[in-house]
Amino acid sequence: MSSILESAKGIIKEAREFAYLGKYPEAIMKFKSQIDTLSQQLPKNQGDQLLYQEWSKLVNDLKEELDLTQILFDFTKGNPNSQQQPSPQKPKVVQECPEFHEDNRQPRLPFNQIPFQHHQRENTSPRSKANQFQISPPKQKPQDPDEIFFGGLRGGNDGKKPNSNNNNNNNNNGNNINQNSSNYFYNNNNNNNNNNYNKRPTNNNPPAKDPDVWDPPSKKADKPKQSQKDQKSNNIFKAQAQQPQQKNNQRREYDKPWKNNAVGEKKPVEGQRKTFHDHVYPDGRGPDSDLIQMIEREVLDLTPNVSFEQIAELELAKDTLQEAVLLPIFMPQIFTGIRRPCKGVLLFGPPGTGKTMLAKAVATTGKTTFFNVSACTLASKWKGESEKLVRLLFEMAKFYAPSTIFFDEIDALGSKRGDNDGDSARKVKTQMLIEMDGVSGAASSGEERKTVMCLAATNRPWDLDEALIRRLERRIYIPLPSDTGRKLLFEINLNSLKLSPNINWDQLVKKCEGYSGADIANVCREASMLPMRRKLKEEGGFQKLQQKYEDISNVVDVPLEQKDFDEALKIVNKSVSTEYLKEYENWMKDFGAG
Ligand SMILES: Nc1ncnc2c1ncn2[C@@H]1O[C@H](COP(=O)(O)OP(=O)(O)OP(=O)(O)O)[C@@H](O)[C@H]1O
Repeated sequence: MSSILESAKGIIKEAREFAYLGKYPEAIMKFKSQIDTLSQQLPKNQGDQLLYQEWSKLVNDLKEELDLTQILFDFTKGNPNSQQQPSPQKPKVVQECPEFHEDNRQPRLPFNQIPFQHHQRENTSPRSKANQFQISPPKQKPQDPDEIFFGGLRGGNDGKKPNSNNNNNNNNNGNNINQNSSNYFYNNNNNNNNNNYNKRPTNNNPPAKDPDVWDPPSKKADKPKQSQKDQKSNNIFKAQAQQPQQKNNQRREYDKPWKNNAVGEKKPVEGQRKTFHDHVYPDGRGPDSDLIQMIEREVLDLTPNVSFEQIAELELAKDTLQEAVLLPIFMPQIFTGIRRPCKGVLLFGPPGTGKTMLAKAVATTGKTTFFNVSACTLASKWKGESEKLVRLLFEMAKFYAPSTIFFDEIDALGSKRGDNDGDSARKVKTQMLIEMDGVSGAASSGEERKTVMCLAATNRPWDLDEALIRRLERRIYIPLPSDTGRKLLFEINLNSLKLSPNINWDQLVKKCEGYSGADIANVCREASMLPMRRKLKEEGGFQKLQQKYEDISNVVDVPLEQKDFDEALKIVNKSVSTEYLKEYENWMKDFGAG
């Protein structure tokens, strides 16, 4: 039976070739004869299920193809009234006879009838694949290059892009029945949902245009297409050409208050002292502007506001500082020659004993400009520029003289020089030594006096470089407070608080032995909070107290009692280790110069 099927397929192929060549009557005849032959054979072969199915499918397909061929035949005869519609079902022509696709068919049409087809091939470039996942924003109509393209070149379809159906079908030209009837057989990938089957051309209506078949290029399209970028730049040039001097003529002149603080625009206010930056860079900007501004911002302390009275005890240190620092500032004419002021003063001792306070008190009393330099700031923040920073610092101090430069924790900057020192650290130390010599040199020469006093503080004097120690000519030990000093510290710290008369101060001072000034300040701070906390607890919390009293500040401001200090002493311990105290005393014996 399969041989019958094979010979049938051969005849069907011939029928299809006739149809393809437009010989519809021959094709119809062949189709009909094969349908008859196969239909007669069909009932005898029901035993073989597979063969039967293939057989009956072929018969059905042939009937469909016969119908379609009949329609085309009617159509070419000019019989538009034929009621028979082509089945939207996909013809099996190409699937079963792929050789029909081999494109040796085109020359069989007259050349001027060959449609110029825009075959949009699947773009397999990586870029286009990536673009598939991008959602592009809606484009404005005139800027859409595709629309220009379609509108200019395609002519048909009103310059619009083909509808989405066509796009989905990969712009396959087979969606429409073309006037060239044989093209019907090109519709091998035809979509089942294609409505264009209904748009068969009639004598009255113009034939429907295939959006994928281009019309001949219009004149507009002949022009070389200008890219959007070129258009844009052309517009800019045009605009500039039309208004050549507008920008220069219409310089916007108005107040720019936000620029007042900016470097380069700052104008010195009348009566106000010129800054160092303005002095060195009158034009507003220079190579070291950033460093100078950093010093002005972070190092320059214009309001130290500490008086010697606020500092408990330390009378020896106060006297030394007054003599070594303040007197030369107030009476510079006397301190010349052998009486020249010292190059610098070192304050050393345990932490929290008032060294910084002393330096600030000197600056406040002497009305000098105070530079509070943290060695760490110099060493770490401006890596590679530290030595320049040191130079600028001293230049600034001279400019603002009389000045006090206070180097806190100087051991971090001026430790003993050794083989392990980095290049930068060595340069900084050297620069410091040079500058310290420079300030005292200025004072001893006949030129205009620029009193710049260097004060330094450290908890580890034994780590300091000897050359630096030599330049810090006065070295003052700032010890832990004595009994008297601790009592004074309590008085200074508590002078604004209400105190119970029952406090045993002597006992308290004894209990605080070994405490530094900073530790005692902490004890007082803690003790001052305890009666307030107690009161708030008694009254049931802050909110209840607020509801009960109009002004609660008087209610919670309860006098401090002995038990508050006892409690505070349990919380705050001393911060200075006694083992170091001996070392300070030893170093004082060896290097002290108070
Ligand atoms: N002699 C003092 N008189 C008054 N207050 C003091 C005294 N000593 C320390 N204090 C208190 O301790 C705090 C810290 O003092 P200061 O910063 O001067 O100590 P320091 O010796 O410089 O400490 P460090 O060595 O850690 O820098 C001060 O704010 C002050 O409350």
